[in-house]
Amino acid sequence: MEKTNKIVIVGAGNVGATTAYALLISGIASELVLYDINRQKAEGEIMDLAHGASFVPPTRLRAGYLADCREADIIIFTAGAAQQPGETRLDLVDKNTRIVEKALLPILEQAPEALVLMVTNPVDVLTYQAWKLSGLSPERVLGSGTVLDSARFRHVLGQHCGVDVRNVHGYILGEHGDSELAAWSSVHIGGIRLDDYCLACGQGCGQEKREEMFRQVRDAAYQIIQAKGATYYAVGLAVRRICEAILRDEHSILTVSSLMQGEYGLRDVCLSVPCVIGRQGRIKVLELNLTAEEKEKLQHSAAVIASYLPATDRK
Ligand SMILES: NC(=O)C1=CN([C@@H]2O[C@H](COP(=O)(O)OP(=O)(O)OC[C@H]3O[C@@H](n4cnc5c(N)ncnc54)[C@H](O)[C@@H]3O)[C@@H](O)[C@H]2O)C=CC1
Ligand SMILES: CC(=O)C(=O)O
Repeated sequence: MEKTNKIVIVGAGNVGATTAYALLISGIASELVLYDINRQKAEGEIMDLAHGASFVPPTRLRAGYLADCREADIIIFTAGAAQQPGETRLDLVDKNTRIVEKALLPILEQAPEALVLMVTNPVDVLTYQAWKLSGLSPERVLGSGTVLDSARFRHVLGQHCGVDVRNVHGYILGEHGDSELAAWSSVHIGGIRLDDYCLACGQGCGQEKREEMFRQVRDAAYQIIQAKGATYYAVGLAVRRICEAILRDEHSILTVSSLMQGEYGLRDVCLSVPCVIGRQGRIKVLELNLTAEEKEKLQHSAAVIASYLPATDRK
């Protein structure tokens, strides 16, 4: 039988619908199911998407009941409350934990072979909860993590340096949230280490400029939510990128959130570090050669996330 690429998106809100749109344009999915407790919303989104069918590669689209999630390859979880202006992602933990507890297992029962990709915030805490609840191996439960933040970082650096974002390589690590950190020591532009690139460039930007750019990245969601109520385009593209890496077995390096099992000296917490991603999910965790200060910040970020896990799970 021909291999299908079936994706179920749980939650047809801003993020779920935009992710569906990005996936539809990419043509990576042979079947796309939108599942939402607000069935009318899911049906409306599917109708709207389906009317674009003549402009994109063929994808079977449907607003799903539970049974329609059967044999999904990827379950993307976007259901839940979003931040209001002034709220942090971690402020959503109680509400969204309850939604994950209620909604994830019935869908997984329909698709026990699926990979789970969490997007709902706080994404690192909920990736951990999803892993615990599901009983799946850690390789198969991922969070979108700092794939979005790393993209924002590359954008900000590319703009500042006047270089195509695709030639800027750098990672945001740790929490997808306020305690995240920039791995400045591993940033490269066109294969040149950032410190060497700066010496040759001669703009003379110091530490202060770097801190300003990092704040821009870390606080981007607050700024967008203040301006237009929610973020969804870039995250939709980030999720599409992760799905492509999985379904095409690309072995791409992406800063997804996943369970640490001793890497970077961390255990029993989900957070983002560069991982090799392919059809089986997380294939490998890469250990960057971080500076002492970066290591300390990563430890701090892990401690912040761990403090939001249920007490029985804390080490
Ligand atoms: N990880 C990331 O990079 C990002 C994460 N987010 C997060 O994604 C989540 C969703 O955000 P939006 O789409 O803007 O919110 P939204 O309010 O537009 O949509 C949420 C949807 O979830 C549905 N829902 C609620 N409970 C459900 C259940 N039990 N089963 C199925 N559907 C259910 C609602 O009916 C609604 O349609 C939020 O937690 C937000 O913080 C948003 C942007 C980026
Ligand atoms: C809302 C959110 O998590 C983001 O845009 O980064």
